[in-house]
Amino acid sequence: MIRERLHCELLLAMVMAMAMAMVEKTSSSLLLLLLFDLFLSICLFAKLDASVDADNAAVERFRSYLVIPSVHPNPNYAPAVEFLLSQAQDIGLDAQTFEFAENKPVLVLTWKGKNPLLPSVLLNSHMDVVPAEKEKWKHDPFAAVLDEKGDIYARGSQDMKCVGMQYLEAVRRLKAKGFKPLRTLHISFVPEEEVGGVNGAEKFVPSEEFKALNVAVVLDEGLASPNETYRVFNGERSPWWLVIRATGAPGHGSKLYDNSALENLIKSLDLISSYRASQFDLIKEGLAAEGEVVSVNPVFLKAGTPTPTGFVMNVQPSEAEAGFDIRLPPLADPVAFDKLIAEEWAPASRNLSFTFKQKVTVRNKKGLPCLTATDSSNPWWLLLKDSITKAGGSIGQPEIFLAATDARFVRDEGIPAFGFSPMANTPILLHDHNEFLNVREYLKGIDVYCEIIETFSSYGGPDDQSKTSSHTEL
Ligand SMILES: CSCC[C@H](NC(C)=O)C(=O)O
Ligand SMILES: [Zn+2]
Ligand SMILES: [Zn+2]
Repeated sequence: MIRERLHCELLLAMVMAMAMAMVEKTSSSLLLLLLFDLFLSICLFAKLDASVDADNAAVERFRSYLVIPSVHPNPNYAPAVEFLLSQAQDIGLDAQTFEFAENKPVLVLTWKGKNPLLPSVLLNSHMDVVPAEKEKWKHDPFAAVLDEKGDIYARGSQDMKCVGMQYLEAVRRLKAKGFKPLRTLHISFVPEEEVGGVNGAEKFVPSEEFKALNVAVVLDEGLASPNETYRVFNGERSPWWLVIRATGAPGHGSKLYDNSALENLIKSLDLISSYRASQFDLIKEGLAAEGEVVSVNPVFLKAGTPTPTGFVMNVQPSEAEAGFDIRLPPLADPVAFDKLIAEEWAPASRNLSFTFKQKVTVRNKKGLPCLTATDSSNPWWLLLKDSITKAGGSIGQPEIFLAATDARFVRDEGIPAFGFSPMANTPILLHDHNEFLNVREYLKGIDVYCEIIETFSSYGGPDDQSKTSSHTEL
């Protein structure tokens, strides 16, 4: 469409030049001037035409990645890796594939810097996506439909195949313009982030293979922003997935007696509910940001004596269970929280027991909370802010990510890491139905990464200190 408009404008310019020359009986020098002007316009339009072609090609490559169904519960990573390897070959990047668990490949692409001894820059993304309920979507979640508004609908369009491809497109563009990095740049594509990274980043980051990359700073996923300002994250909350189990004597449905399994579990639900409200109030009253409070949400309830058509209505069950997704901010005290669970939410004195399906505590080796510094002590933060601004973007105050990302494993190792996905003017639709990203935002994000990569990989600063001084230990 842009190309057609350009052609119309070009035609119009030619007609106007000829008409002016004829009507005003222009002298030959003026006519020459007009012809020169016309020549310049043609050059400009040809250049614009070429950039429109390049943008279209970039969008098509993004869509090709999106249609690869690397989806849980059993993602097949081979087609995604094959596609990314073909991209690497096309761009001219070195590639290594590691397997820390069977059929869970980690792909690392490398653009060697002029000084490979300097610690490197690592851009990470995960290849896996969460499942999608196809029938509840406007378009097939694995067809990457591009609609008339320029929105691309696909699972992974925001989370986070966009980012992985934007890294590659930015490198493609920088290589084409002859840029040569000073520091080495690595781009990793990891599996299994959506299920906790146990067979992905959790094994990769502490490995010898990772150490050999000599990483100074990492970029990983962030979130879309519904307004003009990009969001950036320098820490994240720790997921604790708690299951409380209640037992008690069964009894007739008509009888009032103490300590039934459900009565005890409901008491816990009441306490947890009040705690939840107190945390939510802090957000509602503007006293804390979402990432700074403890969130606790019930995610399942299991009780009752089943029948083929429902539940027995006159038996009080002898067991019941409830599951909670709890997220602890970096400054919360995990020991105090353990105590709260053991003594108030699930005490043995009320015939309750508890287990964790997931219990991550984002702490460094000294047991202190990990936050990547966002002040002048961290050159990478300053460089990130500057390059986003230089690319014409605006960036908000650093935030704590509500959920968990692979960046936690990196921060754990004392390496600064930022969560950043350049998607402004975009509703947050990760894990939602009808996840989409507009082509304009996708392309703008490539411009942003061009600046970031150019700036980060040109930085020759005090590398020996970058790993320690830029990491806050509170
Ligand atoms: C705890 S492992 C699961 C990881 C997932 N991450 C995101 C970004 O949704 C989550 O926080 O639930
Ligand atoms: Zn993600
Ligand atoms: Zn996700």
